[in-house]
Amino acid sequence: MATSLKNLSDYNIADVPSAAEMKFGIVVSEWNTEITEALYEGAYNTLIKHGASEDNIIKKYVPGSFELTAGAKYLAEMTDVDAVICLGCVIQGDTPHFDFVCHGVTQGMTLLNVQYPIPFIFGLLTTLNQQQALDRAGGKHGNKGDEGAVTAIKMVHLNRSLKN
Ligand SMILES: Nc1c(NC[C@H](O)[C@H](O)[C@H](O)CO)[nH]c(=O)[nH]c1=O
Ligand SMILES: CC(=O)[C@@H](O)COP(=O)(O)O
Repeated sequence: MATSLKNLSDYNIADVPSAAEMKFGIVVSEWNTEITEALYEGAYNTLIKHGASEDNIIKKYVPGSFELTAGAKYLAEMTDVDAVICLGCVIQGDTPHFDFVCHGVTQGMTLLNVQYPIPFIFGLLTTLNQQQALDRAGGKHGNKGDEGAVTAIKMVHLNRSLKN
């Protein structure tokens, strides 16, 4: 279903478990920082809204979206976070570089989800222009950071429910 048919910030609050005892890493790309900071605000505010404590949210920057995989791996290896949310914005330019960056992040994060016992959340905007990105970072189509936070909470809850 296209994002234009489902707002990224619309969800049933009753379906989201409490994040009170959960710890999150959030890796933020510095490319298109106006967009990625808006994604972060959405993710952070949503985690807090669902009970996470600010002391349990670790924010780290990486130079660009291609480095999201490495940044997420560092957090998984060197901290005790329960999930890592990766936030980036790749906007198509004049060359095929867009395709390689997007595929690289997609493949890298998929591998992390297979290699590690914690969830890595794909909060990457891959847009044709800046307006599409603005529309998905708190604009008319909602905020992909909100979606990432809700996804992280649900996946940590699923992980814990299967362990116990
Ligand atoms: N063009 C965009 C980039 N490019 C940079 C790469 O992500 C990477 O940092 C570089 O190739 C060095 O490894 N990154 C974005 O996040 N968004 C873009 O639109
Ligand atoms: C995704 C990119 O790296 C892209 O924005 C770079 O632009 P260009 O393809 O014009 O070099």
